[in-house]
Amino acid sequence: MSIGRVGMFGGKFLPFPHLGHVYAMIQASTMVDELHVIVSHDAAFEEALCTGGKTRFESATMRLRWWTQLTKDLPHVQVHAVYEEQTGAFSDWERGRDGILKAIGKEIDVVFSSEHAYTPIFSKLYPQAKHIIIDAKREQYAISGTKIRNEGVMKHWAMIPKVVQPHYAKKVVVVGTESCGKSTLVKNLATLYNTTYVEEYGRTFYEKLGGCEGITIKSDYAEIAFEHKYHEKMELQKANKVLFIDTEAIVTQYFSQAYLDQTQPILGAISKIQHYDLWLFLEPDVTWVDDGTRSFGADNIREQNNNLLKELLAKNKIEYKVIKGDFQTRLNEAMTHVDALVTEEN
Ligand SMILES: NC(=O)c1ccc[n+]([C@@H]2O[C@H](COP(=O)([O-])OP(=O)(O)OC[C@H]3O[C@@H](n4cnc5c(N)ncnc54)[C@H](O)[C@@H]3O)[C@@H](O)[C@H]2O)c1
Repeated sequence: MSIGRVGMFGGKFLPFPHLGHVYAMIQASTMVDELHVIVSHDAAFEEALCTGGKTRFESATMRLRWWTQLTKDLPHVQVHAVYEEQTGAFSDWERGRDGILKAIGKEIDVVFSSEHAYTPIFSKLYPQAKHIIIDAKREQYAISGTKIRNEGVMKHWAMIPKVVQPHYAKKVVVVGTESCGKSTLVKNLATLYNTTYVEEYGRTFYEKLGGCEGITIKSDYAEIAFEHKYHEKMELQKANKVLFIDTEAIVTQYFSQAYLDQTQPILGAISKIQHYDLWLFLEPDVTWVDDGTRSFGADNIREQNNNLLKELLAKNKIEYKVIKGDFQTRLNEAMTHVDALVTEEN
């Protein structure tokens, strides 16, 4: 049953709208003909609020973008970003009210929040409106923006909406020359961290062609790199805190140099814009396995290629963790680095 025509649900939603906010918004959306979500923002005040905490500041544009995604299937819900100069006092809200009314462009009948403490200020600013309090005890989603800012995103992962999670998921890329155990390590790590992974697309590409020896052509490399990036984007949507990735544009460039003795400018350009939170470099000190799509098995060639890849990484100023030794040592070393990464807050 509609309790009013125009509803308003406002907040800072800092660093992002969490599931408690989403719950309040969806509940509110069922009670009014149209609902306006207001992202009140003041970057200087909010940056200070995040300083010393465990999450980074997020711009009003990002918060508006997430709310836009969260409400895209609710045509009667509109989102607005409104600048509201803040000092942390209730008196600030009076200044914000004019911007809110201008953004909505019509009289507000209902204001929503989860706070009894907001009733006096709302009755002063919006005397004609009812104040509806949703889940004051926060029983449905026991979370707050302050808790996330103080304790970090990883600790409260389950309270982060799916549209926000990819922004915070850590990307771990595993690099190395052929037959150094990349694909097995990537899959094992994904299984152990209960998350998703991205396979080396070059391998799939040549398997589809039936082989790679002597049939490689220049245009393969851009296609491999683009397809690989697409899979990264898709898997990141599903990642649970961390995504494991086998190979990236610099390794693909290494293959272009090793197979065709050519450097591909497009791979150079991609190398400059891609970002990973952790690079694991696998030394080729495990037994060579000929899987039918591989070349370069002789020890001196493996060594030479390993140096070529290291040179390319150095040229791109990549800092990586070296993983070597037997398979158990490699797994344990990799896990130590990943554990440090996912407990480190951003
Ligand atoms: N000028 C105005 O009229 C007006 C009105 C409302 C809000 N504001 C702005 O928003 C700010 C208030 O929001 P905030 O930053 O303190 O809070 P916030 O951004 O974390 O929360 C926004 C709203 O969500 C509710 N909420 C939070 N966690 C919830 C949960 N787990 N379950 C259900 N609901 C939950 C809050 O009660 C609040 O109503 C003020 O500082 C002000 O700048 C302004």
